[in-house]
Amino acid sequence: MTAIDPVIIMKQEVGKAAANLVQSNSVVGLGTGSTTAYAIEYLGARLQSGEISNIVGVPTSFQAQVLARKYGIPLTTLDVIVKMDIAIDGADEVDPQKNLIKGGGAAHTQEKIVDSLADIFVVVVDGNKLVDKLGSTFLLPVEVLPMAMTPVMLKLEALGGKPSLRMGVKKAGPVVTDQGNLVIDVKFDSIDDPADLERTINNMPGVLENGLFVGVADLILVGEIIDGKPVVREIR
Ligand SMILES: O=C(CO)[C@H](O)[C@H](O)COP(=O)(O)O
Repeated sequence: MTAIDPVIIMKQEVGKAAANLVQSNSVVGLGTGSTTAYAIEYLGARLQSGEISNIVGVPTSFQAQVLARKYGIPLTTLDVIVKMDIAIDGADEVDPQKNLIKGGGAAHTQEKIVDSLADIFVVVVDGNKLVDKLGSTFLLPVEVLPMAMTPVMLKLEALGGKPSLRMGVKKAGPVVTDQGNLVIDVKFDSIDDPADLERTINNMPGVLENGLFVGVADLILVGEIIDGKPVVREIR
């Protein structure tokens, strides 16, 4: 028998813990990524079993939409509801102030809209995502209109970043977002002031959104393996 990858076990456990926070009669933001996929699966299971009722989801991507349909979670849009009770989403890096880098799945623009409208934004990560300083392990994703790619790259370089266009896997050419735009991944040697960098990049003409989420997360659920057993730690 092959052993299950411990990272998958941690993702499943945090996904389950986040799904268990959802109460009946809630509007739920449904994030994107492999960890959130487990939360959507468990939330669907709770709904289908009758453990909770009257849940409606707001998806942050095409992926979240497909998963919600698969697991029987009804969906709505931001034209119909004003805010969410809770949003569950993953992250690529989490710093000690609960600031995040997101966008590993190129979905950070819709994710920031949905996650920031929730009363409680719960982030689901495995322990490998915790960093002392944002940008230390992950490149910062920036969604741009295709015609603005070159001027935005030059401006990012002038800020001290090393930008590269995100390329597709099993597809020739660049990654195209759910909105039909491109993603520039930027290496910064050090992100000393995430709030300032978030504002500065979003002020560049042609930038839709960048992956810095500053002051948005309320609760981080961290999946860890301690003494061979999966545990979920809360950071508030
Ligand atoms: O921001 C995201 C997508 O844009 C994801 O939430 C982030 O990349 C984490 O994904 P995973 O849980 O697969 O590691």
